[in-house]
This record gives sequence, C-alpha cells and structure tokens, in this order.
Amino acid sequence: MTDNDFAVQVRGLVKRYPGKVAVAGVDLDIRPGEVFTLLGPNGAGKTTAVEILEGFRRADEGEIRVLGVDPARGDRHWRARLGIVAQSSREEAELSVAELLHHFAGYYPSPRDPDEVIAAVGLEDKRRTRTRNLSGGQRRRLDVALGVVGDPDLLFLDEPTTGFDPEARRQFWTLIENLRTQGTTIVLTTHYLDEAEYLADRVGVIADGRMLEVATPGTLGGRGARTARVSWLDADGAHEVRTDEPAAEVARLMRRFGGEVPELQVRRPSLEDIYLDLIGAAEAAPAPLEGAVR
Ligand SMILES: Nc1ncnc2c1ncn2[C@@H]1O[C@H](COP(=O)(O)OP(=O)(O)OP(=O)(O)O)[C@@H](O)[C@H]1O
Repeated sequence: MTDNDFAVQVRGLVKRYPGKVAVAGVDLDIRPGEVFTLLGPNGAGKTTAVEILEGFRRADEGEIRVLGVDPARGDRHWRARLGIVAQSSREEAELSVAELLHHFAGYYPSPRDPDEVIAAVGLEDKRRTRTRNLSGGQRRRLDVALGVVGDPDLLFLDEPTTGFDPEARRQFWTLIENLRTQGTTIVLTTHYLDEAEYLADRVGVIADGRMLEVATPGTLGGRGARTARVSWLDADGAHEVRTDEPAAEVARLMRRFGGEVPELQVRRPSLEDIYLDLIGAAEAAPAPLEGAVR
C-alpha cells in the first residue's frame, strides 16, 4: 500500500463488539482534498469506522493508513494534523466561546485565527457567552469551530449539523466549501441526503458494517437508478411507473384520460430515493453466513 496518494486508505477493516460485527470488512480510499461522505442507517458502523480512523478505537483486522500513518501508532504530530468533530459534544465549561477557542488554538503548531473561526461558524454575537449557556445548535457550531481551529489537513465530522436550523446548515456548508477550497480533506457522516448531495465529491453507503457502494452523488446506484418516475391517480388509486421515456408515458396517459391526467407527476429520483433503494435492497438480500467474517 503506498502512503502518499491517499489521505485515507483502508483494506479489510473489521471491528467486532461482543455479539456484534460492527464493521465487516470495509475497503476505502479517500484522496487528498476530497470531501467524502459516509451514509448509512443508524447502527450501520459509520461512527465505529470513523473512530478507528481517528485512532480512538482499535481495529480487530485490516490495514489502515491515515495521512500515511497507522492510527494505532499515531503520535501527537500526526494527531495535530487531524480535526475531529465527534458526535457527542464536549463537557460544558465555564469558559466563554472566545476563551475556549483561543485556549484550544494554543494546542496546535499553526492554528487558524480563533476570531476568524468564530465568525466563520456564526458565533460572533456569542463570543462572550459561557459555553454552558449556548443552545444545542450553537454548541454544535462551537464543536465545529474547535474541530477546525487547528487548521487540520484532514477533518472528521460526525453528524456535524444535527440540531442546526436551516440557516446555520447553509452557513456550515459555506464553511466546508471554503475549507475544501483551501485543500482540507474532509470525511463527513450525515443523515441529511441534501447535505451529502451538496457537499460530497463522493459518497460511501454503509449498511450493517458493509460498504454497499462508493460513487459520486450523481452516479450512485448506477444509470438505472435515475430512471424517471411517472405517477398519477385513477379510480383504482395511485400508480407509478419507472420509465426511460417519460414523455411517451405522459402522452399515453393523456390519450387514455382524454386530456388532463389526475395528479400527474414526473420526477427524477433524488439522492434520497436512490439511497433508500440501495439500503432496502441490502436489507432484502439474504444475510451473509454466520462466521463469514471472523
Ligand atoms: N462500545 C460498543 N460496544 C458494543 N457495541 C457497540 C459499541 N459501539 C457501537 N456498538 C454497536 O455497533 C454497531 C455500529 O454502531 P455505530 O455507532 O458505529 O453506528 P453508526 O452507523 O455510527 O450509527 P448512527 O447513525 O446511529 O450514529 C451498532 O449495532 C452499535 O450498537
């Protein structure tokens, strides 16, 4: 495995908990400068996989390189190149937002300007607020600020926008775009498909510890997944057909109805539709044999 071509390289990652295989043999390559989004249902193994990459958990099997280093052996120089926004936020503190950011910036060899970071996450008017008095969404913004203040080469964000209002989410997206422009590699888990569609260069879909597919948001599920869906209503109820020729289908329906077609809709499947199809198909498939991963 070469170290230099990828920010993250994983082969055959397995993690078992008592009675549960949380990650069941995952391969993954993430290029420098890429925004890579991990998608998957609750319990799919995303956080476990990310925490192994961060060096917080040990893999049971597999070869892993993060910025060229095995996370199990990462030293503090390696750690200083990572930015981490974990799922659960840190303890409440008596410090103000500005004090905390300045304090954390001191841990890094070449931090960002803490005041610029506070502005970038939209917490300027909370600079002097003690962090324990922030709302949930404001606290999450602070978590993101703490994750980026060290000016990381590789930033891990585990469900960063949970609890954000729509404006805060947009602001966060702009922050991520700016980081990407500056060359930061970003690994993001999210349950928001619009977020993945907007931000990700590539998405990886994990279910039950397995990587079902890695693709760009525009090609996930293959060509067939993007087939148009034509739906309408008649006396028997709602109908939907999937077709590569939606105009011909609409013409056929118009002839049948002699004009207007009740509740006619033609739509392309969204990333969310395609994702749900992928997950649904994986759930319907027979489970791998017990003991296939040991
Ligand atoms: N410390 C642990 N001990 C035992 N089982 C665990 C532990 N941590 C996670 N698990 C189990 O491993 C599986 C994967 O959990 P993980 O947190 O990685 O999922 P996730 O994809 O991040 O889910 P979510 O979207 O809900 O955050 C789950 O079945 C979970 O219950």
